[in-house]
Amino acid sequence: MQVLKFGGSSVATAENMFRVLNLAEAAARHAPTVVVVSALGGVTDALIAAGRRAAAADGSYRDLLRELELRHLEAVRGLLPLTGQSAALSLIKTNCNELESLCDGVFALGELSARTLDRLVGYGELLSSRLVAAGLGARGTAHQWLDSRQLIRTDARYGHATVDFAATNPLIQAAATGEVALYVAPGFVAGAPDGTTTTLGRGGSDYTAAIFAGALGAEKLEIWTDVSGMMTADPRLVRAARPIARISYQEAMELSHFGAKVLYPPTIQPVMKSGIPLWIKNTFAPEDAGTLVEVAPPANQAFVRGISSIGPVALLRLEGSGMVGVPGFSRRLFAALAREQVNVILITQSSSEHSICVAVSTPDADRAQHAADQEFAAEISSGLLDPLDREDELAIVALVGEQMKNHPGISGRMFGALGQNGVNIRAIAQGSSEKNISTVIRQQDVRKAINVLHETFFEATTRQVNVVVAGVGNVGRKLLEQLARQQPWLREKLRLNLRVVGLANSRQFVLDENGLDLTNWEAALAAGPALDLDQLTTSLLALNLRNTVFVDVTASPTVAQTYAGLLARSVAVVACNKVAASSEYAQYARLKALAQEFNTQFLFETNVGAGLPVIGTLNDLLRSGDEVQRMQAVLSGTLNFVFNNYDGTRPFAEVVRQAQAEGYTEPDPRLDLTGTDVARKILILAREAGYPLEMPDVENDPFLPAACLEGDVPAFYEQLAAHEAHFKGLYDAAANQGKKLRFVASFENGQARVGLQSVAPGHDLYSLQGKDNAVLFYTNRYVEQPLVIKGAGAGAEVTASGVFADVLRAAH
Ligand SMILES: NC(=O)C1=CN([C@@H]2O[C@H](COP(=O)(O)OP(=O)(O)OC[C@H]3O[C@@H](n4cnc5c(N)ncnc54)[C@H](O)[C@@H]3O)[C@@H](O)[C@H]2O)C=CC1
Ligand SMILES: N[C@@H](CC=O)C(=O)O
Repeated sequence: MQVLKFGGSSVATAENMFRVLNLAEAAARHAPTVVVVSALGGVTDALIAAGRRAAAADGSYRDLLRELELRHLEAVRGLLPLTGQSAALSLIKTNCNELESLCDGVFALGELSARTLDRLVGYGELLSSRLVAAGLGARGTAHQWLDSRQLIRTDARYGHATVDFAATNPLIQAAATGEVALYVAPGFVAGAPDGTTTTLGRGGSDYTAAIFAGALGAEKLEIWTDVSGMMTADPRLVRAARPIARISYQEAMELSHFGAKVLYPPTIQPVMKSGIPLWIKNTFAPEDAGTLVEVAPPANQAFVRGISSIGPVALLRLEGSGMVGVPGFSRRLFAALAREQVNVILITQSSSEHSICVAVSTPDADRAQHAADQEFAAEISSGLLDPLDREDELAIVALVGEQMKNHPGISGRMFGALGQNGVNIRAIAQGSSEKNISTVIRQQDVRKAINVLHETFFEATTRQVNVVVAGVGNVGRKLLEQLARQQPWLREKLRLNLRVVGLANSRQFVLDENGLDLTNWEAALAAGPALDLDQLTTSLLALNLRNTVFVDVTASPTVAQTYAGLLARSVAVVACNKVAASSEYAQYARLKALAQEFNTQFLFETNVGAGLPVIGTLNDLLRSGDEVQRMQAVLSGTLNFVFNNYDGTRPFAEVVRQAQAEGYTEPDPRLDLTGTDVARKILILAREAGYPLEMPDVENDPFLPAACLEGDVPAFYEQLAAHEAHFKGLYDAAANQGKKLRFVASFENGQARVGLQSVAPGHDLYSLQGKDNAVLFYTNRYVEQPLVIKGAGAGAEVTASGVFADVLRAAH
């Protein structure tokens, strides 16, 4: 004997019902089979609505009933040949007339009792099972319709009746003897001792099937639905969710209790008792393997079998010094909640016994709060307890797996993954059976949390990183090129699915949570709305994507102002823009502190030396206990290029223009030529070395005539040309001594300086080529010979690669 149950979607239309008939007949060829059916998809809700409308004196219940009748009549016409329709059509008519009389009575009384509601909703399964039976009859398949109301005996708790197995099992055994190969029975409905219809709770058709399977000692129970098994996570939230091949009864029960709607939780009990294998199969893809629920499934490497979520829930906290060491508080709390029929989903109590926290589903929260406040009114008014604290819009996300038991580190990985993504955990519960680790988090974080956990436990293969790039000029454009080129390699070698989900320039922005096509980003950006940084960051945060990195490749102070808000939501910030790290010390320190507080990263390696590993090296020295005594550096690619290429044969202004054209200067080249950019860099290095300097503390000895700084950039170039003799003079003075001009930054004894120097051959800074930078670190360990970092210190390609490296650091 075997039992197959078909859900509402499987019998929703005549076309679907043909599949059910085929599957049922195929099963019956193998062994005698009981087929249990749900109501046609949506019918139970419509019946409840009709009853409620009637009770509320709303005559539109008749429209609903008419629609239901039409739907069933249509199913008959689709399912049965013309000649065989009349009996089924009149059966539907009769049932629908009964339904109408029932609702008319409710309308007249203005009252819908639980008992009447059960009778009303039971028609859904009665009709659908009659339809399936008629379909089998029309195909000449021998079968027998069983009335579950006569076989499943329950108490009179209408709406959620309790089964009397001692009475039920013999009745089922006597009815389904195996004399015919196929039995059809309505799910959900049962009978009270007085013969009235009861129901087994929403989703109760699964339970009906399990009751049949248990009573008959079936070789298997198959639950046929519209998904290919129990999934590792809710597929509506996690694209990478996949069916679980095999799972234990306990795990399936945990998962279905916590939101995996594919199985009604009580279903498992009757089959678990006798170890009957339970299959979850897809009516629309019967060839898919589905999920086998069994006693001892094989171990899996992740230790976690699935991730579930339920929400919205509310968290209620009872707290106060009066609770400590006083027995009976929890008993009173739970008794009060039970009196109000509030189902407690999760409980935590700190070992200090100072507070008890319970999660209840949001629709129960008002009753729960009221019940607890009343129960403890005296203690609250005398100050022994605080008034009950309530938090709404929360959800529970849980890891489920029997193998988690005795495997250390799983909760650590869970909390770490959530923390890194700014998901705050409001409460935690883990039973000592270690089958379930539950966290209470904000409802709005659920999608992100489940995806992060799914990646952590089921997709060891790939980690998704979501990047937004603000600034697509010189460096930003190169960065996008490099990202596009490297995406396949990152996926293959580092298991990183690095997607650009947003772009902005000074005019427009675009955000696409599915990731932008990097071969066509210009068109996407051009089609985006006008730039509104607030809207960009608000929309980005609203998307609440996991592992998000915001990359600033502008030179804009306004963009730099967005960092704090992003970091505070655990979005990593990679800044090529030097504005933030060289702003007031308090702001620089605040951003670093925010990154630490919210478990994310604020990285700005390219602020000094472009793609050279200057800040990273300095930090490595400091972390390993070294101390910086002195720094000496050439930190401007532009100025080094200019002084390496200027010898008076071409005008100074022309060489500066060339540096700008080659992408070495700041968007405003005056920042380079005034030494401001170098001052920013030595300031950042000093701060990283532990000195809280401000910009005015950096001594800047400018070499530009003051007139060059009056007016805009074109005027600046004109003034450079006008002061050609000044620049030639500087060059000649150095060259006549066999020296080279270098714009040098230094830091010693807490003092930072920048200025033009003539450097003699043999000096570490003499032989720098082109746009090179060099940084010399003199430390406790590098005393005589400095640690030297040298190489191209400007240019889009190298800078973009430095930004890229920061993005990868942030991603990890
Ligand atoms: N060029 C180089 O060698 C290096 C540059 N950097 C830094 O890289 C940054 C960018 O430099 P480039 O690419 O050369 O500049 P760029 O002028 O070529 O590009 C700047 C980009 O930022 C965009 N932008 C400006 N204001 C914006 C705003 N409010 N919102 C969104 N986008 C905005 C512009 O539309 C443009 O796409 C600068 O902060 C610079 O200091 C750092 C190290 C080396
Ligand atoms: N304009 C800068 C670019 C790197 O920071 C420079 O010339 O060094």
